Amino acid sequence: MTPPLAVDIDGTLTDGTGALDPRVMTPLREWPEPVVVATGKALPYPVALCHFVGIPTRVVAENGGAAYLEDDDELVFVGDREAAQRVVDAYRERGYDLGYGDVDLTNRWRETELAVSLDQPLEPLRELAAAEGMNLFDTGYAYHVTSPGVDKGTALEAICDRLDRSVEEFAMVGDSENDAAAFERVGHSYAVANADDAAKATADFETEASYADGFLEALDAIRSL
Ligand SMILES: O=C(O)COP(=O)(O)O
Ligand SMILES: [Mg+2]
Repeated sequence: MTPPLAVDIDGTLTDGTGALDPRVMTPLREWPEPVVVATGKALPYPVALCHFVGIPTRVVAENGGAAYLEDDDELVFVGDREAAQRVVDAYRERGYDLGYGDVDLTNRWRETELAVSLDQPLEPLRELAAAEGMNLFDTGYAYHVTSPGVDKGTALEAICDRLDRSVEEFAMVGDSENDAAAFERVGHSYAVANADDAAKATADFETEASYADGFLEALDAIRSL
């Protein structure tokens, strides 16, 4: 039987430039079981993706900090945004910047964590996050200052309770260390070939193809589970 599906966005539904690969739209729309889009991006991104793909809004955003299910119309936030803010303030005091300009659409709708651009120095951010007791994810797309215990795995498990499904039923496809905690919980986890070491180490399977080609390859494998 086809399992419910959890899917990451960046590096998994995209091509190497970060653009959504249009070939992912139809299989997502036609997936016969619930699809949960689980991302490090802020909430509007996966909500818009579900909207434009034409599937029910079932999303985990901010690396697990925010979760919304259309089924029960409940929006759940977890994480210490103020602690993330303190880390970022201290980073700025040292003369660094988040790297997203004045308007900063990357963080504008972020409510539980903060992201810093990859072109900014990592080590001082890592040091300041540790001093504040916060975690740091390097997704390959951004650095995220997140709260301990908040991750896609914990959020997916909470969503499963609300969907009346078990997390072990799910298959998940992803590409980076922010997917690892969910990979450990789901029954069938797939790292695309471009995935980082943490994702590959926790995934049950690795696809031969990269990016969206890897996602499509994983879907073929998942359909025949
Ligand atoms: O926002 C990021 O850094 C990565 O996003 P993703 O979890 O969809 O890959
Ligand atoms: Mg990703």
